[in-house]
Amino acid sequence: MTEASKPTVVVDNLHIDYKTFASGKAANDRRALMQRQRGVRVVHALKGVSFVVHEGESIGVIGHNGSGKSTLMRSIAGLHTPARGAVYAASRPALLGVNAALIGDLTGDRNVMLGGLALGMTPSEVESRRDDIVDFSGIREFIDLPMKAYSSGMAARLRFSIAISRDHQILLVDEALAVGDKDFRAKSEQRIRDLREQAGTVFLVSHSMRSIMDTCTRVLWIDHGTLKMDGDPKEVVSAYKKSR
Ligand SMILES: Nc1ncnc2c1ncn2[C@@H]1O[C@H](COP(=O)(O)OP(=O)(O)OP(=O)(O)O)[C@@H](O)[C@H]1O
Repeated sequence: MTEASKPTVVVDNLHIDYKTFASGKAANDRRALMQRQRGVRVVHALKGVSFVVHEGESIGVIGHNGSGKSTLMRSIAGLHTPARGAVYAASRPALLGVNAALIGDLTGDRNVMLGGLALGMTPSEVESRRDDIVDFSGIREFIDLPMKAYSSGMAARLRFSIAISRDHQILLVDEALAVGDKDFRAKSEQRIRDLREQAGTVFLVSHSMRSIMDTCTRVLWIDHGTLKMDGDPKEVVSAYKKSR
């Protein structure tokens, strides 16, 4: 990254709360049962996270289960309203999560069209990229079957292939690589590096430290909703490993 590179995402003192209904039934001893609380419970998922990301950076996001990584990705994608603070993005970020909405009753092929349109491509753009998308996914022989007949790995490969078929200025990848096999992961990581070289910004949430080390130029460690460390992948990953 050079000093001249432009900021693409600014996260400023971001606080995200989830309000959820607790049944109070989780408590399993008598004392806890007496104290059980029904009603709305607020989960403070992010507590004042701040950082600036520039074009050409590839940001790994690591942290223990429930630390707030997916919440951070969804916030950058604009899917949460901050309780406090703000997120600024230079263009609309594209979020690629393992839950990206494709329709199980439709064939893989129809979902390529659906997913492409959802990413803002025109029907003719999707048509022209269809072959590349299907080739990248490596599931051509299953492409005319309904997606509900796919394994979770096959579905994830197709979702990833659709999402990366388009150049994004800001791409958020949430654990999508975890389900692919070794070859697919290598291919996907290469594609992420290519996107970054085209001055894009890529965020990669992963529990695989190898994927993070192979792909990222900088790593954010999220811990209990706060940014515990931000810096060089080697240093951050090594500090994170020591904490486990
Ligand atoms: N829809 C929701 N309603 C209530 N609480 C939520 C919701 N989604 C997440 N949380 C809570 O917010 C916190 C952060 O969750 P998040 O999914 O961002 O963590 P994560 O770091 O991505 O975890 P993982 O590595 O397990 O995917 C957790 O305490 C979680 O229980």
